[in-house]
Amino acid sequence: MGTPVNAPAALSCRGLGLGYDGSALILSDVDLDVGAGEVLALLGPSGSGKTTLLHAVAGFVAPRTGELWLGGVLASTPRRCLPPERRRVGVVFQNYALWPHLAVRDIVAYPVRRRGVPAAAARDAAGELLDRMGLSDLADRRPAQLSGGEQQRVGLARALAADPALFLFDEPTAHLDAHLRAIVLAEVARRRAEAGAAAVYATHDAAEALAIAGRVAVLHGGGAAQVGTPDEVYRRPVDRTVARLSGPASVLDGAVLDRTAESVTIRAGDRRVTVATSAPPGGGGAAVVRPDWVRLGGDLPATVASVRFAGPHTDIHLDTAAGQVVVRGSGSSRHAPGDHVMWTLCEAWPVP
Ligand SMILES: Nc1ncnc2c1ncn2[C@@H]1O[C@H](COP(=O)(O)OP(=O)(O)OP(=O)(O)O)[C@@H](O)[C@H]1O
Repeated sequence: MGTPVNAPAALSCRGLGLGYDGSALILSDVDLDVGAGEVLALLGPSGSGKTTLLHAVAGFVAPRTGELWLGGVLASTPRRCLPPERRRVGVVFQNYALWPHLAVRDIVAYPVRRRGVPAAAARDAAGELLDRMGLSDLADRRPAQLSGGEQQRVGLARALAADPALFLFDEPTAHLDAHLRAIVLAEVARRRAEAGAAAVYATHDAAEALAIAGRVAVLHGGGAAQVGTPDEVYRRPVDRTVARLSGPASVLDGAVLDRTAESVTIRAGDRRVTVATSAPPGGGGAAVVRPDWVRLGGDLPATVASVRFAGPHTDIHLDTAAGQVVVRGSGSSRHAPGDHVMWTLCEAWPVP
């Protein structure tokens, strides 16, 4: 579905401060925009405030400071909040939050009824939606009779039935096994795209955030530490915490000797290694190295510290004169701890 040119942002947060009664602010001064039809991932560790921010957007939590706009409408200020039912948002919760006493068809029909559709027509619409999602066999069951994956797909159906302009996904795959995570993630992405609505997708899983979103906001330290495309956040993290949250990263402390506009020079024992970078010039600090920025072979010596086979890839941890780095190779590895190997640094990113 196309997005009208100049459509107002699905969500704008301006100077948003959030906290619970009597406690210090959990998030302060958050400025975020999600364009119409855009998907933003909220990536942060447990307790960083992802759920709190989503609840503020849904209208369950009032801000302590700032403003929250939805589709060009001022929805929340510390003095005035549009009630949740007057916001065109569809929420998919981490713990499913399906009403236990209702059958699946009625759970999905509920948001349709709330849009003013008569009961019988709402049940028909819910039946059609469940049919489209391949869930019609579950229509007469109650949540307790469903698996976790089925419950979450019903949660997604309920959010879709609200015909939202903005989806809020709160770690929807958190309680699912690896196989179901992939299925539910694919379904979330597909249904969101079909609906053409914007989405905020909260997760602590870097791979999920980078894969699903057009932009990623990394929450830590009480605010949005970095907002950028998945590639920007992965390749140019603003600090070591963002680097670690956004994927596997080795941090080489005190390793940066010098950086120009085009290159960064890393100390590796008595050797100096210069690699291309687009970081601002300056000296000192640490360097972030991703597993795919290092390869085996070359002219720098290292000792294999450990080898971790993970199926499609193997991580080889190397003790080097610059610090420990990880090389990711495909398949299994012939290396063992204690092996002496050579390595090459292909890319590095300086952080404070
Ligand atoms: N109702 C509440 N009253 C008081 N404090 C709360 C409440 N809900 C959450 N908090 C606190 O707010 C902080 C942020 O919690 P929040 O649930 O937003 O984090 P999160 O990033 O979603 O974490 P997780 O990934 O574990 O779900 C935590 O320190 C938490 O203890």
